[in-house]
Amino acid sequence: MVEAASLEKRYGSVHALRGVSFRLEPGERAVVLGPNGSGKTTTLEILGGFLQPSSGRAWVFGVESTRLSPRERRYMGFVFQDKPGLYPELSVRETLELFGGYYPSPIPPVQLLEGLGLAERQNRRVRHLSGGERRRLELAVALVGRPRLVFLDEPTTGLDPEARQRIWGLLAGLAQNGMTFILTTHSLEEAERLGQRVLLLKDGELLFDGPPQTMIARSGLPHRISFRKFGEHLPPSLASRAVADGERFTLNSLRPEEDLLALRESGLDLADLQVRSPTLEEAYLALVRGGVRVQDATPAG
Ligand SMILES: Nc1ncnc2c1ncn2[C@@H]1O[C@H](COP(=O)(O)OP(=O)(O)OP(=O)(O)O)[C@@H](O)[C@H]1O
Repeated sequence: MVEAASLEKRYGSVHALRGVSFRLEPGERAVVLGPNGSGKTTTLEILGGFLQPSSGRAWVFGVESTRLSPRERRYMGFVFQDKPGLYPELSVRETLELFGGYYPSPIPPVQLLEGLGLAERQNRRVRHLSGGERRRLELAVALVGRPRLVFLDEPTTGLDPEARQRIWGLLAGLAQNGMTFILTTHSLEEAERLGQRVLLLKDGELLFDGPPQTMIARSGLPHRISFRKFGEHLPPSLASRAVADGERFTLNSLRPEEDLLALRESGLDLADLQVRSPTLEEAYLALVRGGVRVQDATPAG
């Protein structure tokens, strides 16, 4: 569906992408994460055919992305920060009717507007919409033609929590019907909710490519096991790592299954056992600060 092979992008002295390679299969949901300026938008713009790479190649539907025909582009949807392309004098509904009219079987405007919480704004002119309402309409325009592949650059930035939840539900529903998407975000919650696959960029390099759970495991951060214990001593393998606070003990564990088994087999009288796993946000920070390259999937090409 999408393939990036050794993408490099230089803007004068700025080296924005350094050998980025990955491929997306049909139906995959990928989330691109990374600090400001790490190359997320540049990657999407090259894949979408809006920007020429300095070297390397990008394909969509097996065609070089800068050579996609208008017919092939009909199966793609885009939301980019600085390419809104809405007509200020049209109403919300007219906008969707106009854009939907270019496609053979568009999603009915009413359905999209309800899905995005814009039904009450359908007669309002685009120029009178708030920033968040405009953003939702841009998303509706990107989706109205039932695209097979959607590129979304920070689609929920600046949206209220309810609007974000609606969009997550809408995108998850469309993905279940086979739509592939790749989106950028700074929200780790969004990445957890939507991404089967995380592509983590830093300084233009792909630091990690794989499922969110694998990213957490690869971060090397420990799980935290805590419990209260009455009488008896902890087995030596655990006692050396456990920190006591009265009756409560806390154990940092890189192999929680093994440690939980050891606790069970110790036959100790335990209460209030809790296991806290590292979050995706903690893993993100550890990987971005550490900068270790821990690619999971096989690079394309
Ligand atoms: N047209 C341009 N001319 C010069 N430098 C550019 C241009 N566009 C992007 N850059 C630089 O390339 C690097 C990558 O930018 P890009 O917009 O891809 O980052 P990003 O990860 O999307 O950032 P953010 O999270 O802030 O949106 C940055 O250092 C940016 O300043």
